[in-house]
Amino acid sequence: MVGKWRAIVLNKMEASVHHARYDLLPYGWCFQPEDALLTITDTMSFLEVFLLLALVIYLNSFLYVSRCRRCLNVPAVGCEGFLASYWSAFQFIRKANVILQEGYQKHKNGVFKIPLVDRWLVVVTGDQLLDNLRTAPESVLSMWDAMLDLLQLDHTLGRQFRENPYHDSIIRTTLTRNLATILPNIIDESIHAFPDMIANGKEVDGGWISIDAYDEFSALVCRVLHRVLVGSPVCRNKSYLQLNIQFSAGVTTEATVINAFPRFLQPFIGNLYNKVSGRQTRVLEYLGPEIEERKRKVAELGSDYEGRPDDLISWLMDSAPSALERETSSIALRVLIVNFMGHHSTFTTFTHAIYHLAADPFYADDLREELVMHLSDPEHIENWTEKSLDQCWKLDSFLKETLRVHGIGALALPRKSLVCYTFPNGVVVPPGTLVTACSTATHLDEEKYQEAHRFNGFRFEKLRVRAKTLEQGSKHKVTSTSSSFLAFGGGKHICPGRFFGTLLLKCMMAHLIIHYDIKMENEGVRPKDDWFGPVELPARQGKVLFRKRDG
Ligand code: HEM
Repeated sequence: MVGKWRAIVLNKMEASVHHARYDLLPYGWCFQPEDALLTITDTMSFLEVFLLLALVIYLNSFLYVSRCRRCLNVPAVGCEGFLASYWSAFQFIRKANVILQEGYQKHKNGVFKIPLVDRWLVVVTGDQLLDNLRTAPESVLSMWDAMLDLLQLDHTLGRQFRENPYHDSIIRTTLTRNLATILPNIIDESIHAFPDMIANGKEVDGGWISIDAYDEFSALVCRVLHRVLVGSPVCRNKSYLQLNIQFSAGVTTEATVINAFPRFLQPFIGNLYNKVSGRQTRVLEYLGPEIEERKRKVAELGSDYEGRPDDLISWLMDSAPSALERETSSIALRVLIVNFMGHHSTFTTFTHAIYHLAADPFYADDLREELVMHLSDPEHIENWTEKSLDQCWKLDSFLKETLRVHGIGALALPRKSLVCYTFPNGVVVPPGTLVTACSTATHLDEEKYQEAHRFNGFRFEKLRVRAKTLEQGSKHKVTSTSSSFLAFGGGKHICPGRFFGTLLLKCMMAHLIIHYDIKMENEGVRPKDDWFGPVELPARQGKVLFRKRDG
């Protein structure tokens, strides 16, 4: 068994090390992988081979950072030295946000770089450079290539996802155009899901129920989201929801593991570690029968048979561009992928927003008043239309302020240069460089926002009221982006799900505000966010108390 593994490892290593040799050549190293491999195959155990691999990783990484340093004539934040840059890379894992804020302040309207384990991360700041990042064509600064590196797309989500991202246009067009049609489903699912979530809580004094916010909100948002993706009853199946929740976390973890290896080993580790087909099999257990049944009905009755659900499964079936994509397993995997794009960002935004609402109950009264005004009798869901929710400027502002202060991380607009790219300030990045903007530092820039570090839930509502025209005011809507608001990215790849995501968030928040009183277990205190490298998460230990309101 060990021998077989060793053979597999070494075979794959051989091909990869060939590439590495060319990386090493400029440094005058003479490295003959074939000879070395012949020797180690005969004498080493699997553990020893693994240790050797680890050594190769380190050697390669050192050389890589060193090589990149020579290429980039950009000021560094953190150490540039051969070994010290590793210390800075480690620091970036611990306090990325602080390092990025420092870089932003020092190099405003400019460019700086930060050492990562195996490369430099180039960060651009200022409106003009940001516009370049947003508008550069995919063939120059590529979002897909950046994601391919950062998320190891081919090994975590499957090649199909990257080669044919047709779900993007479904979200951008069909889903967004159908918001009015799917709104009743979102409301209906919220009505059922909230009491189920509260039932999982623990009763405390005065009729209050304590909820483990992070896990419960994750499941809640996943359920409401999947009502629109796959319909009910599947969206209420707890193990199906768990599979989707774990999928998002799994992809990120696996990408991190693969990225811990040097570039030349990643294809090999990725293949060894590939979990796409396992996931496809598991999601098929839940979605397979439903998709097959719909296929049967379409074949029998035509694609607009009565009662055909208006959800992602139907849209995927109608738009799948090839026989392979029309296969039941491909459609099921695609649902999992859209869940990956939509669930995490929507649920973390919801949790951040609820933590603010629960820590400062002053907001709930104002928001409730607004909801009552625009939804007339909010108890009647037929009053809830996209238009009436659109008139709730305070709610819209509350969500935008949540995304401004918290967002989904410190970085935005990750792109990889495919050619030698020159920014207008003369900075040149060689092909293969990872370039990004910093979203948190931009959002907390005092020159862009007054009292930028303070959460002011109605900040954007006030700006809208003060605007001279409705059109000018609409620039402050949560879905409007600019170089000062990067929560949804920008340019060609701007989040296509933002209209749907924010509608879903508004419905859930409105339902909660109308039907429940809410506070933090530790009254008046909003739990601190957790940071993992540049990723920002709402506190995972937060407990929120709910109490059903009368009437
Ligand atoms: C509050 C909720 C959400 C936030 C904060 C958010 C944020 C983002 C961000 C920052 C990007 C990257 C844009 C870029 O690089 O320029 C993105 C892309 C994307 N988002 Fe969202 N998103 C949210 C909800 C959703 C939902 C609900 C869906 C779908 C159901 C979705 C689907 C996508 C897709 C498919 C992309 C990739 C776009 C492309 O390939 O061009 N998002 N999102």
